[in-house]
Amino acid sequence: MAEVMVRDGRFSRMLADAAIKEARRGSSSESRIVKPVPDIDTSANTLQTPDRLVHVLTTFSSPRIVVLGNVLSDDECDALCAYTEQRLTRSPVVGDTDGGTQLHAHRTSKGAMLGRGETELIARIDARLAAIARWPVQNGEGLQVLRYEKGNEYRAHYDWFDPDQPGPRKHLEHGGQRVGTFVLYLCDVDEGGGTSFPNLGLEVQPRKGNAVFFRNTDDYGSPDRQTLHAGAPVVSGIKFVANKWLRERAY
Ligand SMILES: O=C(O)CCC(=O)C(=O)O
Ligand SMILES: [Fe+2]
Repeated sequence: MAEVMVRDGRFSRMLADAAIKEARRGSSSESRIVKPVPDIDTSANTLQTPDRLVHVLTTFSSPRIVVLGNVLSDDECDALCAYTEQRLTRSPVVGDTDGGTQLHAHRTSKGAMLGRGETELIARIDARLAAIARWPVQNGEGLQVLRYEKGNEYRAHYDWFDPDQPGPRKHLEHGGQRVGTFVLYLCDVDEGGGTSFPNLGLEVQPRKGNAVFFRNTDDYGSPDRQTLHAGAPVVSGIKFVANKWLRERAY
């Protein structure tokens, strides 16, 4: 339909896509319903999880972003890095057409996907993050550990799957949208390597044991374009992070 609108000459491509999206949303009463979302209680400057007192450092309202301290102990960070070090391979991205993964110059880190609850340590971290975001463990993907060396980066991207692209759409079939993201910092970085949000003028500096959480969708469960973010190039040192993506449904 967008093709016809554009060919017709009356609509730009962007306008045609936006009009179709709006019409789809309007025609389905379900998409108008405010959906439950992962969220963090930031009413105080600390947050008690079953096994650890986490610090609430900074909050941002729209999109919802929370910077947390003391999420992991130094020992937990070191153990997670050591556990994954041998399994790291070049990190892929999801292709737009077939949903398969491919290597891309925009993502130069190495990484490894861990199974949910794969070890006692990982199960403990999975449970802690679920408690922080008040979102079921079953809705979380396994942790993804990434290692960036000098010059490595992940250029601006979204974590949500684009429902309008055939490849990413396939990933929605199992577990639904990625409604939330945690980036856990597993080490300090000498210079560079921040997680930046270019549309917001915001950058979170990596600090061992800290984390940034953000919601990827709006109140209706639609992808939020303001969540554009990047792993800035590491200038010196090594950067280790673990991602935890929270899905809409059990995954
Ligand atoms: O490395 C970072 O700071 C962010 C990583 C990220 O956004 C991702 O892997 O999706
Ligand atoms: Fe990301």
